[in-house]
This record gives sequence, C-alpha cells and structure tokens, in this order.
Amino acid sequence: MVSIPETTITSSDGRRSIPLIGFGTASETEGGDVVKAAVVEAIKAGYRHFDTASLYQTEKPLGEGINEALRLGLIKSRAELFVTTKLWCTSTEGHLVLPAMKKSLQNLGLGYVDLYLIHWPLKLNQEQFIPPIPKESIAAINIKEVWEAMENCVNLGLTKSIGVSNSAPRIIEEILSIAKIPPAVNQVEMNPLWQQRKLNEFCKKNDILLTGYSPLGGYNTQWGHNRVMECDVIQDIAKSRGKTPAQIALRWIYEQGVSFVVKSFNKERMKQNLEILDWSLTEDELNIISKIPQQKHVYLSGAMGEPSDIIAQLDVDLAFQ
Ligand SMILES: NC(=O)C1=CN([C@@H]2O[C@H](COP(=O)(O)OP(=O)(O)OC[C@H]3O[C@@H](n4cnc5c(N)ncnc54)[C@H](OP(=O)(O)O)[C@@H]3O)[C@@H](O)[C@H]2O)C=CC1
Ligand SMILES: O=C[C@H](O)[C@@H](O)[C@@H](O)[C@H](O)C(=O)O
Repeated sequence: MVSIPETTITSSDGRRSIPLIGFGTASETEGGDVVKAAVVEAIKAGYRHFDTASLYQTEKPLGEGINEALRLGLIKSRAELFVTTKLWCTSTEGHLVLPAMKKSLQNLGLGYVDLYLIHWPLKLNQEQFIPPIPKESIAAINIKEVWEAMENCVNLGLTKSIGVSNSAPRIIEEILSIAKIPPAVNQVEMNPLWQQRKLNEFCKKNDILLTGYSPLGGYNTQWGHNRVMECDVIQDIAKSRGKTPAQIALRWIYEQGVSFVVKSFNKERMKQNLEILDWSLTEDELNIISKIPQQKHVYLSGAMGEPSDIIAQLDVDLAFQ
C-alpha cells in the first residue's frame, strides 16, 4: 500500500494534516454501487483523502464505502481519513449554509468533515443545475454572510476546516478582510495546460493550500477534455521515462507544491495514479512542460447557456495567469 505524503492546513484544532493526493468522486455516468466499491479499493490502495460535493450526489456512496472499509478493517477509525465536501450554489446564503452542511453530513453518515468548501462563489436561485440557467436565477454571493455561516459550521464542530473553490484573489481578499477563520484551501482547475502559477503564488503567500482539480484535464468526461493526456510534450516525456501520460501530468502537479484530487474508479488506474512518488521530473522536463501554451478549460459561462454579467466577471477573474 502506498503511503501518501501530507502537508498541514489551518483548522479548528490548529494545524491539521491533509494528504497531498486526494481521490475525486465526480461522475455523471457511474452509479452509487460503483462509487462505493471504488472507495473501498481506493482505501486498499492507500488513498486517505476523499473529495465529494453535494452536486455530485456521491456523498452517500462515499460514506457507504467508508463504512465498508471500517467493517473490513482496512482502517481502524474514520479519523484516518480526510473528507472534503462542498456547499452548492443554491445554498450560498447565510441561513442556508448550516442546513446544507447538515444534509451533507447526513448523506455521508459522518459526524464531521475535514474540509467544507464553497463550490463556486455564486448564488443560484434554481434548484436543478440544468442549463440553460436563466440570468434571473444567477445572483452575486454575499460572501461576508456566507463566510460567517461557514465559520459557524467550524464552531459547531461540523467541519474542521473551511475553504473555497473556483476562487480568484479578488474574492479571497474579501474573505481575508473579514474572516475570523481564514480559508485553508482553494480548489481550482490545474494541470499542465492550465498551470496556475500566479494563483499558486498568491495562495502560498496567504497560507492557503491550492488543490488542483481535473489534473488529467477531466479525461473522457463530459465536462473535461483530452488535451492533457494527448499533449505531445506529456506523451514524449512519458515514452522516454517509461511512464504513462497520466503519471507525467500527476508528477508535474505534485512537484508544484500543491495538493490535487484525481478520479479513477478503475482499480489499476487508481493504483497507477499513486505510482508517482519515488521518481521525479528532470529540470529539462519541467522546463519543457512550463512552455506548454496555456489554455484554461472551465468557463462557467459555457455551462450556463445564457449570458450573465456575474458569471462573465467570475470567468474573467479566474482566467488570470
Ligand atoms: N471544485 C470543482 O469545481 C471541481 C472539482 N473536481 C474534483 O476533482 C476530481 C478530479 O477531477 P476530474 O474532473 O474528475 O478529472 P481527472 O483529471 O481526475 O480525470 C478523471 C478521468 O480520467 C480517467 N483516468 C483517471 N486516471 C487515469 C489514468 N491513469 N489513465 C487513463 N485515464 C485515467 C478517469 O476514468 P476512470 O475512472 O475510468 O479511470 C476519468 O475519466 C473530481 O472527481 C472532483 O472530485 C472536478 C471538477 C471541478
Ligand atoms: O462548469 C460547470 C460544471 O458542471 C461545474 O459545475 C462542475 O465542474 C463542478 O464545478 C464540479 O465540481 O464538477
């Protein structure tokens, strides 16, 4: 079993450990049983950090997988795991945060999560996330009110740490200016095609751990693309090093001093994705990767189906490099 290196983030118990590699659970095609079985296999392989969200509808099977792992004796206690979930945009209002947090815990069957993230700094007034989302259903987030409610979740012991996702410096600075408990993590799109150099620098300066999502570009998914896995530079390095393109992309992100979450429900591939710890990329290889033309992929405007100034601003904020 692979032992995954950890770093620490701010939490209600002072600094707490977080494994640098997390297991993603976003899937539109795989059912609950597949997710549950994958979680058990992932724990066998050595994953200890699990990423879910109310949006993904994988909280319940993740919780079931954790219970199964406990039953099988793969772990002795839930405390050996780091579980992240996220507040969806329909609940980003002060009075809606606590009920959403409690609902997530109920889905997971857990007494607390390790990290609760604001999924997108945005308010949606429409229950179903089925585009087109009319402009009238999109509102700006009242971040002060929402952050105070997130802090309340920490004070109630429902989450150990809080953070943001898909957030640019502008919103993070706003949070930092009012926070009693600062954000511990910012989870964003990050891979060799969107390297996030400036955001990484900004987060490091503010003691916020960047977590990269879609480190393989969301290969073969509806929301992702195949350009990372099919990138010539990545493929050439993979051939010359006897590694897979996925391993090169993951080793690259690992070497950026961030954490990342990668999803594979396939037993061999989830293991392969951990086999990146006992070798490193050379200066030359890092240099070539740093020259890959940058191309951000996740633009919320594309997903909404109707133009909105609020979404457009969010996309602009996130596109800086
Ligand atoms: N905060 C946010 O807004 C977002 C957060 N996320 C989080 O990040 C996680 C990871 O990102 P995600 O977008 O899923 O995409 P990833 O970049 O992790 O890619 C996942 C895809 O790659 C395939 N795959 C995984 N490993 C390999 C491999 N070694 N070789 C070939 N194919 C492979 C998977 O298929 P298979 O399972 O068949 O192996 C799956 O189709 C998500 O699951 C979610 O938890 C993701 C998007 C947005
Ligand atoms: O762009 C819109 C996408 O569907 C977005 O909502 C997801 O990528 C989500 O952030 C996730 O975590 O999977």
